[in-house]
Amino acid sequence: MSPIAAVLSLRPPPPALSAAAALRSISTTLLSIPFQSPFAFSSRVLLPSRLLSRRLPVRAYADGGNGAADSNQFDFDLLTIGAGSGGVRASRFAAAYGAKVAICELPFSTMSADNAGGVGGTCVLRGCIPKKLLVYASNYSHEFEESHGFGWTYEADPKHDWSTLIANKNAELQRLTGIYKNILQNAGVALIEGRGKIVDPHTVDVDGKRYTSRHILLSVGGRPNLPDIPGIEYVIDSDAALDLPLKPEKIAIVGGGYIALEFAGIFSGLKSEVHVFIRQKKVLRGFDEEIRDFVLEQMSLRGIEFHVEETPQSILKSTDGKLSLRTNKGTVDGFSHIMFATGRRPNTKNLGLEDVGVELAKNGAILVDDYSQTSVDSIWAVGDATDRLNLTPVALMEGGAFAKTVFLNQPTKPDYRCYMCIACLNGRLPVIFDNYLGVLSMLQFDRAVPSAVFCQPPIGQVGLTEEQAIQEYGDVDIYTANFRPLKATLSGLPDRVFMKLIVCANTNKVLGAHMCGDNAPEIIQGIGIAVKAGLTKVDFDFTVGVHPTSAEEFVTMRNPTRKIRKETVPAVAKLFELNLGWRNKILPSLKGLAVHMGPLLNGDPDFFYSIRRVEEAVAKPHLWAQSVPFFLTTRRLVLRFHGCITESWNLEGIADGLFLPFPFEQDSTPRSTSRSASIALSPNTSMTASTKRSRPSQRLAGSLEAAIEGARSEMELKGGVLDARILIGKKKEKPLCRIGILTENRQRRNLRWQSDENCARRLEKAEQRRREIEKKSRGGKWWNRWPAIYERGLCARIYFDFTVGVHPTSTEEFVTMRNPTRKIQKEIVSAVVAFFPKAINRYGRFDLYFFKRPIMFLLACFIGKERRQDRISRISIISTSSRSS
Ligand SMILES: NC(=O)C1=CN([C@@H]2O[C@H](COP(=O)(O)OP(=O)(O)OC[C@H]3O[C@@H](n4cnc5c(N)ncnc54)[C@H](OP(=O)(O)O)[C@@H]3O)[C@@H](O)[C@H]2O)C=CC1
Ligand SMILES: N[C@@H](CCC(=O)N[C@@H](CSSC[C@H](NC(=O)CC[C@H](N)C(=O)O)C(=O)NCC(=O)O)C(=O)NCC(=O)O)C(=O)O
Repeated sequence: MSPIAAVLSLRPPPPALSAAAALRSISTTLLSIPFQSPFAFSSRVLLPSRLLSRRLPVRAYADGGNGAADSNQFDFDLLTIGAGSGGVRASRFAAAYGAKVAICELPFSTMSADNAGGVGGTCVLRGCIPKKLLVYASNYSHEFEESHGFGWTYEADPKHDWSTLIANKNAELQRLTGIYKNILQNAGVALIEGRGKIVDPHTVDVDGKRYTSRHILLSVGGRPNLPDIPGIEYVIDSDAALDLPLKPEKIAIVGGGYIALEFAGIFSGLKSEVHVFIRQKKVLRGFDEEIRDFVLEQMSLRGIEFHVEETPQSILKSTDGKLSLRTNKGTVDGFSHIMFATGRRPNTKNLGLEDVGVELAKNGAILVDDYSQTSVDSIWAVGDATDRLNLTPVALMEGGAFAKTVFLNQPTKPDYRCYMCIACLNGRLPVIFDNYLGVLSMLQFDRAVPSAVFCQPPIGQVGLTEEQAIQEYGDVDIYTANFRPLKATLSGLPDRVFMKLIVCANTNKVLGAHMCGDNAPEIIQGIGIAVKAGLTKVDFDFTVGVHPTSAEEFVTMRNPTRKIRKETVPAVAKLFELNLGWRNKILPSLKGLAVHMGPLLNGDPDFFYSIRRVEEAVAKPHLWAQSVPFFLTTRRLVLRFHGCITESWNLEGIADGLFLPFPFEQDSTPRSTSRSASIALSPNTSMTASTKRSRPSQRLAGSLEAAIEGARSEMELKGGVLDARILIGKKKEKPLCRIGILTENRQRRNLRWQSDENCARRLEKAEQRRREIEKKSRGGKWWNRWPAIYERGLCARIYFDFTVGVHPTSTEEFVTMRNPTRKIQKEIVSAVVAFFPKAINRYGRFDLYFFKRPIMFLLACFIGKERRQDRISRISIISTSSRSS
């Protein structure tokens, strides 16, 4: 029995079965299904191709395949090299899961070197934390300026003492490294101080002493990467910039990325003269274009001079110690410091990796699979050393996922994406189960890792940029707000705030949110949860604003600044062009074809199905001659050639058990000698072509080709085709098959596979099931529209937990609170009891046990235990398919 069938067949036990036995049987059913987080998708669901590009194939992690041997033969179960964010997280979680763990780290120093590092790693000692402290320090100057408009005067200009700042910052780093040592100690992780080097797949040498371990984790981070140009020895990197003995008077910062802009803000705020040299026209490559323009303008207004399209060629030092930067456009003199923030590279040299066969990318990044395993089974890697998404919260996520995979026997992939839950569909669409015990499927969508740049003003972003959204979705609505914040009205400063929402025009889903302005990092964390959860613009609109804040703009952007549609037609046309050779052209391109369902109007969210087993069909192209995939629904169904070339739409398997097997499963022997094909591209246009006594594979393609060709001009003329209907079949004679992609309910009767009774029966059965499900989920009392309500209620916590933090912010705590401070059981019980009026009438009072397992966010077992008799009186399974929910 498939897991789905298992779920569907779970019913309250028949009366003959004792309650206890029933409970046992349920538990057995539940326990026999391996745990899988509802978010840990099967390996078929792909991570963004960018992230995957350098990865190794996914392997299985059954014990024994983990490079495991008998753990007693090793000193440790896990030896981690590098006590940064990812390493500490993985080690302490592994220890909490019962592993014997050691972590190896170099002695503390504010500057990293071959013989210096420190527990805490880049984030705590040379990155996020010291950087943010310096950002705080520098922000004051702007606030002093602002304060005049609010009535403040100062007898003398406030003075800043750099040495006090650096001394206090260093004291804090000492404190933090101490805290992290304690965290490790309290978790039972042994700290080995020294430089670790891998000797063999299970042995690490730390300064001459050898330790063996069942698993080795590399979390060695990254180092600043400087180009090899003359005079590079005179420049500083970000490590040094955080620990300068004197504040720079005039500094050149080379680079236009996160680090360059953050330090430009720091030094400018502290009143250094700052020049930023970028080799492009704009800063922050990869960010939303409008954000790139806006931040450049705002930072310029705060006194930073940008030198665009200037590539550094050499650095010269004069006799008075001053530095000059020579670029392709000329030379700028008189710098006290020149800082290069030109990226970071994985810190993987001299670790013995090549000798034991750990595969590395060209830039030295450790190649890992989706579970962070390297090419050597017992060696794993997380964090910047793998060069996936180089952010602290991502390293934490990867470290946590690694520990679960290896030491909790729960294969877990770090999860970089957002979800769109089918259950969010206003309770009116059929239920889709995934492979795991009835948990509603969550379709994984695009990137949803929020992040921030702590420049001044700061940036917060999550999801897609406008450019990416257009590329992936074609039709998008762009909402923007560019306003003068309330504070600037009295301060008189030219500060502005820019905010932007990118919305999929078809699904109404918010694909991306971007902000540049005060508090953007703190604000974007909350928006990140919404994007992760796949919320729609309607959800944003229905959220009440917090007034007066900048953040409220995210929920009050009513009219799109622009609607981008033009990409749709070429995208569809492109597919039809591909169509001209069904077998050779369309089949490969169908890999990513998606069908878009649901009304487009009135803000209803809708969703996408993939064409199931497309790959199977591609492997057997002859079946395709007469097989166009179809989807059945009572609802308007719109075939949409969305992102047909992107693999992100490959959601194979999602529709398991609900929709019919697709026609290509059928026998393809031609039994009929004539075919007709018609294609309708709008309600009024339908083109038909027929062929007689022909081999279907070629002729049908020819017919369609003609039909499509004729209809395409119409489609293009319409300038934004939404629907495409395809009917292939024979009209008068008994058709071999009639396959439809339908747009109207009333046409459903056409959808029959008349030559195959089996298929018709299955069709009927599925229809029936679908009708039942729909009946349940429609109308009636509001709680019978379970999906929306259930989903939003119960899954909300999951969305919080699975949203990546924006680090370091205060609001990241909202998504990293793991254990409840207190649980108020009474209230839960009374809320749940409300669902059991019959039990209350009958027993008066009863105890209620609520089993809520991670595997069953939506499947809970309630047991009413009659108090007096101590007898279990009712077992209810509250599942997504049950009305009693
Ligand atoms: N707030 C946060 O979350 C922070 C995150 N980080 C992480 O650390 C990583 C490293 O940051 P960063 O060092 O800023 O790297 P980035 O990759 O973000 O930026 C590097 C910049 O240097 C430029 N550059 C690269 N090589 C040269 C060269 N030879 N000459 C001139 N310019 C050059 C790049 O230009 P071009 O665009 O033309 O390639 C780019 O503007 C980031 O990717 C980020 O993941 C770092 C700091 C803060
Ligand atoms: N809270 C989040 C983030 C914590 C985090 O990112 N920690 C980083 C370093 S943050 S650096 C040190 C960290 N500070 C913070 O977490 C400060 C972030 C806060 N949200 C803010 O902005 O104020 C801290 O421990 N402060 C204690 C103190 O000050 O007493 C890390 O390396 N973690 C490894 C691990 O957790 O295993 C989480 O649990 O996921």
